[in-house]
Amino acid sequence: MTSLQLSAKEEMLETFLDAAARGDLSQVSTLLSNTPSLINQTGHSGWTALMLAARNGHHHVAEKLLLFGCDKFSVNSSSQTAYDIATFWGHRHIAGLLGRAADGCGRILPGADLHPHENYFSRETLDRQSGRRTDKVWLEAKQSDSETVYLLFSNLSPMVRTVCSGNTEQGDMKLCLFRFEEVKDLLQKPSTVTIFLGIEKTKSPSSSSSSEKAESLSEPPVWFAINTDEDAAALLERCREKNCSFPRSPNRDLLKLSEEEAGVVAQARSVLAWHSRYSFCPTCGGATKMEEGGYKRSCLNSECRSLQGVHNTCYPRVDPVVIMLVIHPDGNQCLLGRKKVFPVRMFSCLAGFVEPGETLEEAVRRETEEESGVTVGPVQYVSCQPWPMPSNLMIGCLAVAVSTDIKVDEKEIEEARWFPRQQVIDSLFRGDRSVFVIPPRQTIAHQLVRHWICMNSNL
Ligand SMILES: NC(=O)C1=CN([C@@H]2O[C@H](COP(=O)(O)OP(=O)(O)OC[C@H]3O[C@@H](n4cnc5c(N)ncnc54)[C@H](O)[C@@H]3O)[C@@H](O)[C@H]2O)C=CC1
Ligand SMILES: [Mg+2]
Ligand SMILES: [Mg+2]
Ligand SMILES: [Mg+2]
Ligand SMILES: [Zn+2]
Repeated sequence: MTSLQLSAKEEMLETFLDAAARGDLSQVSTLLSNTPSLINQTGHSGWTALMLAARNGHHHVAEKLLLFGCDKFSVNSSSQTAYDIATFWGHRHIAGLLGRAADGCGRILPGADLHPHENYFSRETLDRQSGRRTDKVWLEAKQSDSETVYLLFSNLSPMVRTVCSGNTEQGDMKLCLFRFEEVKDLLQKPSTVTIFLGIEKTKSPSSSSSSEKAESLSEPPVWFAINTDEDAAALLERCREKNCSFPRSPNRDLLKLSEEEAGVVAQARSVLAWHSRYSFCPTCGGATKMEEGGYKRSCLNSECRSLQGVHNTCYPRVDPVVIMLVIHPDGNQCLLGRKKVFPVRMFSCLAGFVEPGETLEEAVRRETEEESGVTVGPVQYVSCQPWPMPSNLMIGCLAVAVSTDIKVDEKEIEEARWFPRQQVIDSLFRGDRSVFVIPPRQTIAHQLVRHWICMNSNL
C-alpha cells in the first residue's frame, strides 16, 4: 500500500467521523454504504463515530450506526462507552437507545435500565395521597373494595414469588398481591398492622384512548400493606402462585425486585418496621393507637406531653445517613473501605449516620475522618436512596480529600484503600473481580462510583 493510498483512507475516515460528529445523516449513510469497514474505526482522538454522535446528541446518526451493526461496547482511551458519553452530556434519548438491555447490554452497562440519578428503592409507583390518610370513611371503604391490592408481610418480609428459580438477577422476584377476600380474616386480628400505601398512578390523559378514559372515571386500585405475626408457612398456603416465600435476608433478597416493586417495598417496609419497634409511647411508656392510615401513632394517656403540640415521636422516622465517595487530591483515585461482614474482596463507599445538629457536609467530614483518618475538604451532593433496612435515607456525596494517609477505625472498618481509576473501571465495567468487587448496582455506593467514573475530564 502506498503512502498516498493510506492518506486517502485516513482522509475518508476523518470525513466519516466528522459527519457523525456534525449529525450529517446522509453523508454518514453514503460513506457507510460504500465502505462498511468504517463503522467501528477510531480517528486520532480514539473515538468511534458512535461516540461522536453520542457526544453531540445526534440521535438519528446513532440509530443509523446501530442499524449498520456498530459495536456499542467499544471504549475510548478512558474506558468509556458511547453510553457513558451520552449520559455525561445529558443526552438521555441517546443513552436510552444505547442502554436497551435486550441485546445483553445489561452485562456490560450495569446501570443501563436506571434513569440517570434514579436509585433502586426510589421509584414512586404509587400516588401516596397523604390527604386521604385522615379520611377514615374512605379508608375503610377502600379496605373492603374488591379492586384493592394487599401486600402481605411476615416479620417485615414481603411475600414474594421467584419467577426464574436459581437465578439471582434483579426482576426475578415478584411481590405476591392479594385481594380483600383473601386477607379479610387477618385484617380483623388485633396484632395485624395495616397501612395505607397510596393509589396506583394513572396514565397521562393525552395518551389514553376513549375507552381507557371511560375506565379511568372509576378510581384506580388502592394499595395497603399488612404485617402479621401469623405462622409464615400457613400464610404461604394462602397464595395461589408457586415458589412463594418470605425472604430471610432483606439486604440481599429485596434487591431482586423490579424498580417499581422495590419503590413500594421501601415505603411499606419502613413504615411497618416503625410500628413493630415503636409500639409504646416514647414519652410516657403508655399504650398507643395507630392513626392516619399508619402514618401516626398517638398516646392513649390523655395526660401525656406527646399529645400537646407536634412531636416527632408520633410520626414514622427516617434516619439520614451520609455515604461518600472520597476522591484523592490527584483526582485519579478514590477511597473505599470494607467491613468484616462484607463478602470477600468487596469494598464500598464509607458511610455513617448524621448526628443531631450536624450538616450533611460536616457528617461527611466527621465519618470519613473517624473511619479512615483522611481529612475531607469540599463536599458535593449527588443523589439519595431510601434504604428500608429499616428506614435510612442514604445521602450520596462526592468529597475531595485534603490528606491521604489512611488510619482505619478497626471497630468499624477492616481495611480502607485508595483505588486507582483504572482498577475501578476494570471492576465496574469489565467485571474483573481479581483486585476488588464493587457492591451491586442496586446500591447507591455502586452508583456513586459510576458517577465519578463517568465524570471524566477527557469527555
Ligand atoms: N445503600 C448503600 O449503598 C449502603 C447502605 N449502608 C447503610 O448505611 C447505614 C449506616 O452506615 P454505617 O457505616 O453502619 O454507620 P456509622 O458509621 O454511623 O456506624 C454505625 C453505628 O452508629 C451507631 N448509630 C448511630 N445512629 C444510629 C441509628 N440511627 N441507627 C443505627 N445505628 C446508629 C450504632 O452504634 C451503629 O453501630 C447502615 O445501616 C447500612 O445499612 C451503608 C453503606 C452502603
Ligand atoms: Mg460507617
Ligand atoms: Mg462511622
Ligand atoms: Mg456514626
Ligand atoms: Zn405517652
